Amino acid sequence: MWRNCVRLAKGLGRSAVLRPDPKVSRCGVVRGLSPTAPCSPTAPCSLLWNSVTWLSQARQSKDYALPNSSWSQGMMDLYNRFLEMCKDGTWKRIPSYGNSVDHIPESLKLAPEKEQKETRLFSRNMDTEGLGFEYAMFLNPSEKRMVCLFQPGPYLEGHTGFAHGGSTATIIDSTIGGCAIFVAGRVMTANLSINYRNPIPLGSVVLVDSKVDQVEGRKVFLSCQVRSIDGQTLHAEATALFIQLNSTKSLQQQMSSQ
Ligand SMILES: CCCCCCCC/C=C\CCCCCCCC(=O)SCCNC(=O)CCNC(=O)[C@H](O)C(C)(C)COP(=O)(O)OP(=O)(O)OC[C@H]1O[C@@H](n2cnc3c(N)ncnc32)[C@H](O)[C@@H]1OP(=O)(O)O
Repeated sequence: MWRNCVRLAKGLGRSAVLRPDPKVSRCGVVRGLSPTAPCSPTAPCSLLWNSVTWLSQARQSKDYALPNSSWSQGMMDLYNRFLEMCKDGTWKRIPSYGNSVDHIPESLKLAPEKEQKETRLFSRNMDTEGLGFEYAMFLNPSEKRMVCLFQPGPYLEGHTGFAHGGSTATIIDSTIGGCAIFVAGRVMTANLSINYRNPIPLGSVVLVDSKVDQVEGRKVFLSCQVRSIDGQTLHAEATALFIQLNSTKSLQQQMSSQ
């Protein structure tokens, strides 16, 4: 656990998440950011995007991970900070569609995935902005690390005023899962172990910080911490095992071969 705390502290230090960045506006100037902003699929850094095959062919779907009016100033500030860090390619903003199938390009879809279905990703099941899961993910490929900026809305309540533990588990599973997908392609959660340390107030913003610790054959071991954006409060920490489902090349292999 201590090792993870140190890793997180170092990692956040590298990312400058905890320090104000004078280059980034603190007044939310990117509110209403268009999909053509830096690191979006159509921006100049799209070379990187094009190599992330799983993500590059679903651009017509609504991207829920763009700022909306429900995002707090804290969420906007953190989002802008990570967008800045996308500019040199260290981090990549990961779009978020309503269905996991929308992330898969047609050429890689399995037969059942080609059928139109009225299903939705659990974490994107509410239409009204701000009521449920508001989140955006950023990937650091070289560190095999995925972070998620998460603002739980009022319909995720467990105890009065706090996020339900199941919603925390969902956002951890999704973040860790995205990280596992990056290294191993199609995966499923085999084990997820969470220690809840401090409740997450509804409407607050937390940083879910996950990374791949080890890959052994089809097994991908990951760990994760959920912290307040000032880094002072540890809300939860988790470990997970994901199992690769088939021999499809990982996104990481695809990216390095281009
Ligand atoms: C560029 C970045 C891209 C990012 C993309 C972002 C966009 C992403 C979009 C959207 C992201 C959404 C992300 C969502 C994530 C959510 C994921 C879920 O919630 S998944 C639902 C819950 N999980 C299940 O329902 C699984 C149920 N279990 C199973 O189906 C099977 O048990 C399965 C597939 C996990 C394994 O079954 P087998 O038959 O394939 O494999 P066997 O032989 O059983 O196990 C392989 C090895 O793993 C060990 N193993 C399996 N389960 C284990 C366990 N629970 N604990 C320890 N070891 C286990 C075994 O002992 C074996 O090890 P030995 O090879 O013998 O050494």
